[in-house]
Amino acid sequence: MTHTPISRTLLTRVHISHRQTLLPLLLLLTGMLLVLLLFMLMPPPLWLQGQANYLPLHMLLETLAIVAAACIFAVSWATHKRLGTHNLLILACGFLVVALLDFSHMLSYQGMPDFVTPADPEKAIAFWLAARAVAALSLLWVAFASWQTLSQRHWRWTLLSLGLLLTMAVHGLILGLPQHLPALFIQGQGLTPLKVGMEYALIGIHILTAWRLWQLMRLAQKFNASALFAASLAMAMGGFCFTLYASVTDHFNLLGHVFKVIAYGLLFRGIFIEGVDKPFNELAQSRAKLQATFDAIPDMLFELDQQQRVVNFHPAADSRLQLSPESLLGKTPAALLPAQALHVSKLALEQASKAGFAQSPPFVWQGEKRRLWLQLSAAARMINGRTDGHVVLVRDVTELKAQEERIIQLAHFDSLTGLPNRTLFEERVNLSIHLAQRQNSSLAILFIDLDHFKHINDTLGHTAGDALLCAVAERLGNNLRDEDTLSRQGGDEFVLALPGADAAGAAHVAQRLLDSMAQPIQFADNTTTITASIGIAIYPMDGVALGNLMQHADAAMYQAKALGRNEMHFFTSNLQERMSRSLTLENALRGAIERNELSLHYQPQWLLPEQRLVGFEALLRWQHPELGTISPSEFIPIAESSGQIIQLGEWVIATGLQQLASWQQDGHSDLRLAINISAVQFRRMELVVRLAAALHAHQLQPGCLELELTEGVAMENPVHASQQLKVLHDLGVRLAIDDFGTGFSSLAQLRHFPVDTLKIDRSFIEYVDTDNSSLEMLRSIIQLAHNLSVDTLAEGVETPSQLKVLSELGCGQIQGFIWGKPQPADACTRYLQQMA
Ligand SMILES: Nc1nc2c(ncn2[C@@H]2O[C@H](COP(=O)(O)O[C@H]3[C@@H](O)[C@H](n4cnc5c(=O)[nH]c(N)nc54)O[C@@H]3COP(=O)(O)O)[C@@H](O)[C@H]2O)c(=O)[nH]1
Repeated sequence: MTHTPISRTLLTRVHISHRQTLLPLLLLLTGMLLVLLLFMLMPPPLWLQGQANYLPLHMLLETLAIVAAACIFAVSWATHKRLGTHNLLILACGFLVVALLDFSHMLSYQGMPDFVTPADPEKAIAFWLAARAVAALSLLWVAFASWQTLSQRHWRWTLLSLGLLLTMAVHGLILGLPQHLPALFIQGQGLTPLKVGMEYALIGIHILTAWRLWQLMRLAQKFNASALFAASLAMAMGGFCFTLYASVTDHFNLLGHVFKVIAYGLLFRGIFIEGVDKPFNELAQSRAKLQATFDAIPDMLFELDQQQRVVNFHPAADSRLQLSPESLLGKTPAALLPAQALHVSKLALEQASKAGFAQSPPFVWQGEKRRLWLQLSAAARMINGRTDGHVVLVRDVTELKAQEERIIQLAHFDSLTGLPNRTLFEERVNLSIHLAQRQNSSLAILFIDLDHFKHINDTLGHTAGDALLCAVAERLGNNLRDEDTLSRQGGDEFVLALPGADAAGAAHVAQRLLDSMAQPIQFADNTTTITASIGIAIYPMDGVALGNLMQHADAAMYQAKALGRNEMHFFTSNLQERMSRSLTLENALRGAIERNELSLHYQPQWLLPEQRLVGFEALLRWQHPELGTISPSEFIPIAESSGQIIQLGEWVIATGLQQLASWQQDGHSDLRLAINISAVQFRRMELVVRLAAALHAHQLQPGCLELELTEGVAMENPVHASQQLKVLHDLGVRLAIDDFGTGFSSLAQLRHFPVDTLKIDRSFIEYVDTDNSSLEMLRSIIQLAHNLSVDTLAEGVETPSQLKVLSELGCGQIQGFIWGKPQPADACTRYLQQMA
């Protein structure tokens, strides 16, 4: 729409919410003003002068005005309650009076038949002025009064009665007492000054009303202020026309009537838009919104009436439960739902009626093709505090239910084997312990660990390893009763609970399991024989709490492993003692460095052919004030499992290198030091950095340090080991494989490690002079080392005959009591001084 400069300026002065409606009204008012000016400036066209047919035209215009006024009454009366304002009531009653007075005005018009008294302009003008006054005052009222909420209901009837009484009084006065009315029109002369003055007064009221409405339009309003504003101005213009006419049939009179019709039309339109059109539009919009909301809800929606009959149904687009509205409308839940679901729905509807909203638990619906889980959400539709019906959402929760079951499965069962996991196992066994306690019976816990399972994983891969675990789980399960609980705790560890089993029963089951495991087992296109080690603890003898029993069964399992694997072992008091000793040592070891309880002993290492000392092996010693001397064979594994080995290992490196530096400074510059590195230390990436820093701190060549790693350390994770060994080799330190021959070294793999020395385990040396197979083994190892260009060092050499054999086999170095036991540093220093 194009804006003229004036309208643009005017529009900027009103609140944005009025601009759109105000603009066409301003244009209309401008048009009306132009027509009025035109009428005033130009002589009337011939067809308008002294119209012979003015009466029907007047009747037509008045009828239109009366209809518009009646419509204003009807719409305002009907909507004032909903819009909540008494101003509409004033307008309604005011325009009812206006309609009635205008009707009498029309009947009194010159040329009309008698209406109680003969028709004449004076009478018509009196009704006319009365109607105009009521219209002007009604509008003035609503412009100045606040559009507040109605409080008293009886007001509407009081106001209506007052309006009708006023109408009757005006009629009584005009029709019954005309002689008391002042002259308003003089035939042949035109309007009296009183009539013109009254018209001007009415015009003043309209302009005041319009001014007030204009002020109100600076803010957003609850009513259509622009329509009221335009109607007031149109009425003012109409009123002006009635100050100008000389004859009741002249063109100003006609224009005044037309403007009056326009003014009423504008008023009606404004009230209609606000009271009917706008709410209908809003209703249509909210319906569309509601429909869109329904379409977006993935649930079926039912509307039930008071008798719980389906009166409306909205299907869910993507539901697997497709129902046709025809099959549902008019039916009650009783006719639609199976018995169990009916009960659930009844409870939900009852609850919703009481609390406003309710949700049912999921229930099963047997559809034509499949079984579904459904859930109801019901809300009560309340009218005047009474339940008028319900809205029920039916949600297909089949997927959710399946997920819930999957979560329960995952939370309680091992995902690989499907066996109960630790959580479920604990739940069940705690219950069994409780029962055993009440029934004074026993219960056995079996800790089952597969022997050398890691080897399968390393050689055949993890997928094959997983398949084997599943096959083992199945085989173990096949040998158990229903009441037994077999669980997988992780890795290759299984724990079995045998409710009611005593030691004999547990041993019987354990043996059956070991026997069954001895049979070749098929998994992922492989067949193998795998053994297991089983540790057994019995309730209440070995513990009354599950944690205790598990710990003891675990300890017993380790004992079974130590006995050579493929064994069962019961928890014993001896094991108990070892566990408690281990705990004591773990605690005592904390702070041992700070309390100066640790020291290093050094054992000489010799070049065999030259019988020359090449260096020492640093061996850790622990002297506890109360526990006495504790062997590293005992405390090193404890330090490893508790993590304390890191701190101890660093102390050994620092102390050992400091001692070596001191000896080298004393003139033994070629002297070497061997240090044992545990698996835990070896795995840490910082090892290299720490070593480099320690060597640098004591200004030692890396080549004078030899790290002793056991076979197991190197083979645990060959890929990582090979990387770490390469980094250490690049640093320049020497690398030795300790206890060689006791582990499961893949010789092929060993070839790829940058190893300098193979330290042959003492067990091969011990009987080398008496046992032929030991001799052959030793020969092969030395031969292999020669082939790989790796040095050999035999440890634990105690006798001259052992020395002789080693010498004949070409062993490079020896270490053993024969040529020197581990000694404290000062003893070694004295020895070195004597040698020099
Ligand atoms: N990670 C670390 N491990 C260490 C450290 N210090 C020692 N250890 C390891 O503890 C195990 C036991 O050591 P230990 O009791 O010191 O025994 C050593 C020697 O005393 C013993 N030995 C040496 N010669 C003979 C002999 O002729 N006969 C005989 N019966 N025993 C002898 O052998 C042990 C040395 O073994 P090894 O290290 O394999 O060369 C032992 O495994 C140590 O490694 C440490 O600081 N860190």
